[in-house]
This record gives sequence, C-alpha cells and structure tokens, in this order.
Amino acid sequence: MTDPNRPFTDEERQGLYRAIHERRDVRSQFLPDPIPDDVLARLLQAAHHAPSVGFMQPWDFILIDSVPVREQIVAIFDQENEKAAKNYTGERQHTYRNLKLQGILESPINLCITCDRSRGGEHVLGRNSIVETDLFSTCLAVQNLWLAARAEGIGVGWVSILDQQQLANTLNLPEHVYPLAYLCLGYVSEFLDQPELQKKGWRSRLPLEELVHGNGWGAPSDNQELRSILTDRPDQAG
Ligand SMILES: Cc1cc2c(cc1C)N(C[C@H](O)[C@H](O)[C@H](O)COP(=O)(O)O)c1[nH]c(=O)[nH]c(=O)c1N2
Repeated sequence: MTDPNRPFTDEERQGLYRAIHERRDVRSQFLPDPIPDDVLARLLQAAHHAPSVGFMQPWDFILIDSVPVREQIVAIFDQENEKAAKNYTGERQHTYRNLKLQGILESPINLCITCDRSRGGEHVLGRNSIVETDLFSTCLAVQNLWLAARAEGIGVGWVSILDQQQLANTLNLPEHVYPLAYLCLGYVSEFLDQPELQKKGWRSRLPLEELVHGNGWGAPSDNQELRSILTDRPDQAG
C-alpha cells in the first residue's frame, strides 16, 4: 500500500496543474473513436471520488450511446438555443448563432451526471442549512471527471442549453433525480490553447487580481506581494 502522506513529486504536481489549465470545454473537435471501457471506468471512478456533503454521493451516471436518444436531446437543444439566440440583437446575435455549443452527435458517447436529492435519507450531515449542497457535490464529481478526462486525452463538453424537464423525461428520470450535467465525451483532433469563447471574441478571462479581495467585498487585499504575483500562473513561477 502506498503512503498517503508522501509528498507529490514535482512531476505529479505539474501534471495536476497542467490538467487544470489545459482542460477545455470541447464542442467542435470530437473524433468518432470509441472510448475504451477501461478508460471510461477510470473517468467514472474519478467522478465517484469527489467530495460530497455528508458523504452523500448523490450522483448517478447515465451513459448514452443511442443515436435516437441523442437526436431527441439535439432537438431539445435546438429549441432552447433558438430561444437563447433571441436574447441578443445585431452583431452579438450573429456571433452567438455562429458559436457551436454542443457536440452531442459528433462525440461517441454522452454522459448525464444526475443528483439524487433523496439519497442518504432526510437528514444528511452538513446539508441541514444549505440544501443545495447535494447539487454542489455533484458539480465536483463533474469537475473530477473533466480533469481526469483531460489527462486521458479525452475532451468533455458540458451542454446546458436544455430544458431540464424535457431532458429528465427523455432519460426516464424519477422525480427526485435532477439531471445536473449533460456531457459529451470523446477523443479530440486538438485541445484549444484557450477557451473557445475567448478565441471567438465572445468573452475573455478576467484578471485574477481584480477578483481577490481582503476582508470583505470590494476591498483590495493588503497583501502586496500576493497581488503582484497573481498575474502569473503560480505553477509556472520561478
Ligand atoms: C455549468 C456549465 C454549463 C455550460 C458550460 C460550462 C459550465 C461549467 N459550458 C462551457 C463553458 O462555455 C466553458 O467552460 C467556458 O467557456 C470556459 O472554457 P473552457 O472550459 O476553459 O474551455 C458550455 N459550453 C457550451 O458550448 N454549451 C453549453 O451549454 C455550456 N454549458
């Protein structure tokens, strides 16, 4: 058995930061190649090892490879995306309509990660005050899977332009199970070097130093040394 207190080697630490910084939301670059079962199992294990409130583990994993089911999801997406496009006018709407925001059929497999809101019974440790902590926990499972996938060379795209009730009906979810994340998974032709929305001029990454406050909202931190290095990626410093 390995010692859980052994320090991470430099290489292990760099690998983790690399997965974090080079993870991308993928829509356009999927290849049709299937994901081998052992790789898929590792991704699901990574998700299942996420933290969860009261160790509730509220997630289930619905693997969707059926083309007819995925076509139904695309129809839900098209309907919601049309509504979303109408939130913009002029050039902005034109840009929106030219964004590719899902790879449901291009990817070889889709995965819906759900949150069973009743798992663990009526009183889940840590969930008595903030009831949404089951949803937060499930988001952490998504992120674990997303990072593990990046390390495996697999792209993940989150599709949320979907009517939740129609999605739940299509996947036959019981009433107490919430479809938290609809994900497209597959190998990719390339990982972009920056978020696709940034590359296409939709929105840019905010400067971290503007987001770090001291002792309350809006007050810049007094820690000048910290402020001066926030512009660099700390894993690449020195
Ligand atoms: C909860 C949630 C929901 C969505 C997303 C993300 C998350 C966290 N993202 C992906 C999102 O656009 C992307 O993460 C950002 O643009 C940043 O890019 P990278 O993920 O760093 O490549 C996303 N992308 C997309 O094309 N269609 C979508 O419906 C969604 N929905």
